[in-house]
Amino acid sequence: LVMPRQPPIKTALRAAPDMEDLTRRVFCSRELNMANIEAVGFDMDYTLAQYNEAFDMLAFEGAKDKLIDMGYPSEEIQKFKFDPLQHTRGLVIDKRRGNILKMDRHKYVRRAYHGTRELSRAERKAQYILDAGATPTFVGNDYVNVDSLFQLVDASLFAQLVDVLDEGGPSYAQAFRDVRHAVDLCHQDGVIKDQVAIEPSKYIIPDDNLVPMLTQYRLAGKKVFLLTNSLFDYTNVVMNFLVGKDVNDRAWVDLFDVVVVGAGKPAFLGDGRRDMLRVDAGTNMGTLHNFVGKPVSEVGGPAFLQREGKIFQSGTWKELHEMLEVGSGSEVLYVGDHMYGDMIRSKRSLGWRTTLIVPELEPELVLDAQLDLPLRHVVAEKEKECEEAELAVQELRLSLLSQGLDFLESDEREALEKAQEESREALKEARDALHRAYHPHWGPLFRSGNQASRFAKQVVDYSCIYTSRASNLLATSPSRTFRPPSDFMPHDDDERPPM
Ligand SMILES: Nc1nc2c(ncn2[C@@H]2O[C@H](COP(=O)(O)O)[C@@H](O)[C@H]2O)c(=O)[nH]1
Ligand SMILES: [Mg+2]
Repeated sequence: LVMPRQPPIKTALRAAPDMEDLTRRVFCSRELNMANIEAVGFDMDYTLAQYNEAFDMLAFEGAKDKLIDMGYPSEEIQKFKFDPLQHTRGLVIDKRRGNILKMDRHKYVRRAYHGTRELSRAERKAQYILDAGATPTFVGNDYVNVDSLFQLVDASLFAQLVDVLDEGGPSYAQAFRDVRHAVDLCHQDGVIKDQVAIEPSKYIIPDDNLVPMLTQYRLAGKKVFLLTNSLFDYTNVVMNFLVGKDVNDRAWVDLFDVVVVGAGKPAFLGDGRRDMLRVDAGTNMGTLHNFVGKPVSEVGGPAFLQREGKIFQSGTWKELHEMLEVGSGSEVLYVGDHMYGDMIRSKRSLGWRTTLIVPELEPELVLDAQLDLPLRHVVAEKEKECEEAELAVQELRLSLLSQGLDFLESDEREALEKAQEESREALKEARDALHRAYHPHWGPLFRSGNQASRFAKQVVDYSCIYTSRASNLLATSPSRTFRPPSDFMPHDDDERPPM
């Protein structure tokens, strides 16, 4: 058996074109009857629009310049490199300690890095097992969840900056604030968006199935809306590129019944007062017209849209529900990528049905399939050997007990315990090899050892269905019922037929 030294993540898909059917599947974690859905909404960035590494580099390099302007040492910062494989979604940044963590679904820290150095098991335990043996809750100001692919840039800059600050400088928490500020500015001052506007094809991955996918919902009688935090000018650039039209065309607007740009999620999904503005798309920049004082309900949903146009900025879900004429959140299906801003808030506050877009699923599913035979079977074999070694020790203990003899005095004990220790070590090595085959630092996105990862738990808890690309929905009927596999308990028998 040859253990892969480098994870085949990037090449996995190219090497396995026959896996396309597998990687484009839509998975269900909560039953969803599409017949009950009146309106289907889409987030734009990292949902309809997938970006490549060149896009991340705009934010990364732009933020490096800003950190140098803030006074961080130029010589060190210039050396920072962006490696898209260095971090993954679902990790948690511990700002105070300068660490990045991967947890299982019980919030037990399974892997941790201080900056770019992996912490040993002992270091991890010293920092993340409290005196009474409990684990911290990981809520509060010290922690940041990597909930979107945009944040991989923050994680990478922070990790490399922590290495520099270990030699002295401001606190890790201050460094995180500065990284956040630098990246935040890049999203606002044109460092990223001006470049995308000049040459969208350099940064956005085209997808021919998007337009038919959006159209099928309209044809099935559902309202379709776009709800994005991007402002109109940038939305216009990205959407025109995705529908294959010139930037002045705006044919993309016809794909939607309502468009909300600059939505300001998650606040849009809350109950605070936020005025909604109508956007006049007559200009590329989208001139804003205030329609405060003219509630949609008073002027009559769809009639209002016809008369006033259908592109809006800001506001809240209340105006959106009225324009879409939906009676309850359960009639809305929202497709997004941000774990908190798109999934958790919309489900918790409004009861929206949700679809999470997880591009990372594609390489992960290929690896699941490719690694199925060799590495996973080695792990299963080592688990069995470990169990047998433990059983042998226990049998000796019970046998001596029944004879009234002392286990600790027994000659056989040492040999059996040595075998037990060796089998545990072999199992650990096999599990580590499987882990590294998925990702050199963090292992599989959806698993942490034998447990579901914290990310996997969030996927199951907050997304009704999930898939690698929004356009995969084209292959599913707009009236189908998605049904999850049956839940099982550890005591359920694998062989038992479903009830
Ligand atoms: N001001 C900031 N904007 C950010 C940051 N990270 C991402 N973004 C922008 O948000 C929208 C995402 O839109 P959506 O379609 O996913 O709702 C996009 O315009 C990003 O540029 C940030 O750190 N600061
Ligand atoms: Mg998004």
